[in-house]
Amino acid sequence: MASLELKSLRKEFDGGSIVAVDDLNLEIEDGEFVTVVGPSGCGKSTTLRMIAGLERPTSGRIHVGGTDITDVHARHRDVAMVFQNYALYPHKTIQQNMAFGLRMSTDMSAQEREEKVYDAAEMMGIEDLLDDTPGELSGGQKQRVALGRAIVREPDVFLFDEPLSNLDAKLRTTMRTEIQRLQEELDITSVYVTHDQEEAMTMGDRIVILNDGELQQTGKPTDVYQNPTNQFVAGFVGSPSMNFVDVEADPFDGGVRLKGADGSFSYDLTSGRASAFGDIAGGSYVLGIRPEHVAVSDAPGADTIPSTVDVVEPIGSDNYLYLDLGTESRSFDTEDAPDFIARVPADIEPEVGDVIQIAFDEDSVHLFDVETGDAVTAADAEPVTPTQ
Ligand SMILES: Nc1ncnc2c1ncn2[C@@H]1O[C@H](COP(=O)(O)OP(=O)(O)OP(=O)(O)O)[C@@H](O)[C@H]1O
Repeated sequence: MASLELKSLRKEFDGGSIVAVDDLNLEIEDGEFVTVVGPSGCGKSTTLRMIAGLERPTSGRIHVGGTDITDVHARHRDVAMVFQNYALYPHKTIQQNMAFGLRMSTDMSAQEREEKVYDAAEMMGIEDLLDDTPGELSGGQKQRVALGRAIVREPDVFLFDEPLSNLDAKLRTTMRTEIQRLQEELDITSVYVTHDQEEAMTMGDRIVILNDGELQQTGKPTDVYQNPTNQFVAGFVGSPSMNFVDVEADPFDGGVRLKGADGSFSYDLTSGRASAFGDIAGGSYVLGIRPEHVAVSDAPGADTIPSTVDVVEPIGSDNYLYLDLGTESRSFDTEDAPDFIARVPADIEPEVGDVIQIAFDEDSVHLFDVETGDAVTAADAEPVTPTQ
């Protein structure tokens, strides 16, 4: 077990024309389970491959347990990686596949190896499959073997590269729990890469969000969800996505008036985050509000927005209302009309075309800088910087 530290890690390809990872700084504590998430091409796999020693950083250093391992060959790193495609040897038995990671330990007797493999197989519930070959196994079983092989090595660090992507939804959920259980039991520092934000949010002690090779934010899943550092993170984390609306902000004593940039509404924010936004310069911003922080209100007022119902989508306990802010439905005659989604209790069932009043949970309203996308969080409107 050991901590893992990435110091100003950078990886260029094609002579510098592609910057896959850009000045990445990250400290992962001993025993911590960190999920790394971001859209395709954001540098997740390259980061993992550098930690494993499969890719050489262009610059920057990697420390495990305080020791600089940047120049250590992959074979000599105490790091075990689990891949999406299992990477098992098809002609070797499961026993041989799992023992493969131990081949470097020359001081281990054959019996010791066998015992270690059996223990790991038992932990993964695959002890009855040890004489089979990978071709005889299901996808889920193969991934268990891949996990077992990683465990056998007793590594300092576990690396997971989208290990569940090839499994069906039900099995994915089971395996998520399984991996979490394993990690808790073994207490091994783990970095888990996925493009699935839900997987990242549910599995990680901490989540790391990358975009274009750059760290956007890292923190506890709930903190990142509640306090996204910028519009990218706000939009990436959570499903359905946070609603974004272009507004003109006009601060007044005790609050801020937010007017739809298209003139469709005016909303006075006077509580909750209003105090944080009280001193912002008037002008253009992007308003952000999550679907579950929008409520349907009875009476029109300065703190409600008339909205036209386009679609009512039941999801069981709740309904999603797809709305156009303002009294006109624009979804059907304007190609780029943004969907605004409210998540409301199932007993709120307006008709399509109805004009309803909505209000915001004012503790959960976000404003973003239109130029930089940075969240406005403080009274002085200083953009926040990514947190460690
Ligand atoms: N060997 C390589 N040669 C050239 N470019 C590469 C190489 N490996 C990765 N890249 C590029 O580096 C960037 C980051 O790739 P990477 O595979 O790390 O992203 P990712 O976040 O893991 O994406 P995905 O989720 O699609 O796997 C991409 O633009 C990719 O095309």
